[in-house]
Amino acid sequence: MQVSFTVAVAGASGYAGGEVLRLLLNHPDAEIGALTAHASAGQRLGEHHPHLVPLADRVLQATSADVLAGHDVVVLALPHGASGEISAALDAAGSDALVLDCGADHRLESASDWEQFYGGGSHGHPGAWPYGMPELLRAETGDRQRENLRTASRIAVPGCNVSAVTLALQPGVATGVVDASDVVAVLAVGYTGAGKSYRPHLLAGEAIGSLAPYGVAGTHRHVPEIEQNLRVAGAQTVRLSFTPVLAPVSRGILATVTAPLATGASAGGVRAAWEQHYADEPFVHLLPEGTWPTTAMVTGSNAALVQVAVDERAGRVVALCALDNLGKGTAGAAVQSMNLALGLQESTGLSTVGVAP
Ligand SMILES: NC(=O)C1=CN([C@@H]2O[C@H](COP(=O)(O)OP(=O)(O)OC[C@H]3O[C@@H](n4cnc5c(N)ncnc54)[C@H](OP(=O)(O)O)[C@@H]3O)[C@@H](O)[C@H]2O)C=CC1
Ligand SMILES: CC(=O)N[C@@H](CCC(=O)OP(=O)(O)O)C(=O)O
Repeated sequence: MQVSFTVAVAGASGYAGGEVLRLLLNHPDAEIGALTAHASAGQRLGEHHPHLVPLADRVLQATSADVLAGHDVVVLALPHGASGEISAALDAAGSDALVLDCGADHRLESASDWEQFYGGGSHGHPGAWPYGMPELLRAETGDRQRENLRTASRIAVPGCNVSAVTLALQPGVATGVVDASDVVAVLAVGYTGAGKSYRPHLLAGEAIGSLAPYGVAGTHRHVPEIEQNLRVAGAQTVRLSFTPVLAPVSRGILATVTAPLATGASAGGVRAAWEQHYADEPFVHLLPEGTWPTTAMVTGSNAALVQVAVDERAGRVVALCALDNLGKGTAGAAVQSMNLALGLQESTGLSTVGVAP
């Protein structure tokens, strides 16, 4: 077990990078090293994240393998494409750092899904890394993904919407009490999920007081990643209808996921499946019956709050998950996975305590 380690954060001026730093400031073993950005290089971190008071005077450097190498851990919080490029440069430089990619570049097994949903462009499919969702059941081996992460040196942090949908439904898929060939997921999602550059001049005028769907009709980039996870958790056939809706909140995702109750399954069996699946998980918590998750409950925490019920009239299981897109949806998942890979207690520096109301 390491006593202390250095962490470089690339994309430190962005939302995800800022949240990684907020968590690392509360991590007893982490020493914060280089902080990098792109157009903001040369500026003080405090110009972007004044809430990170102890780091306000740190100067952002340009993102390069030279600057990032030499740390024990490198967290990439960059737009997709950029992280694939820089991680390849780190490999070429022979870096033995633990690298966590918060972007999408190393999540998908399928090159054709990558081409279809991320456009390929100048960067081909960079290949999948061990997936940073410790709670994911691996049906093939019967254990959870955390066992893979203990020996990982490269980790692909999941997409935030993906985490919410996967954590909501996986107990049903893993136990066969839901039919994964007809999954419908509708999500309310906060604006920080889109990153800080999302049309800031129009944002307030368009966001406040409005709900806005996007990525509808099977076009959202998270569709293949969710399908991949549900297959890993044991689904034979997955068909997913996925609709995210921007909601006028800063942080938070509330996923409502429904699927047919499998033949022979009962409401009691459904509840038991969810209870057993998450009984030993430190961050995924099944709420008491009748309590529904809200985004306020998880703001600033690494918790994913889950609830499940059976709609007998519709014959469907209804599973909900609330998480903070910047917490368990990105930065928290990165720190949780980092802890596992470094041999630390999984929950070090992380909390299940939200700031509601
Ligand atoms: N926000 C969220 O809730 C989640 C985000 N993610 C993923 O995390 C990553 C970061 O997202 P987020 O923080 O929201 O995005 P932001 O737009 O807020 O931040 C992007 C960061 O990357 C830097 N950057 C931009 N272009 C380049 C480039 N070409 N090369 C190097 N650095 C660059 C920016 O620097 P500068 O300030 O100089 O422009 C900034 O530091 C993305 O891949 C995103 O998909 C994953 C799950 C959830
Ligand atoms: C509001 C909003 O736009 N949210 C983003 C989620 C961000 C995320 O999970 O990022 P990755 O691109 O790394 O998967 C979206 O739905 O695409």
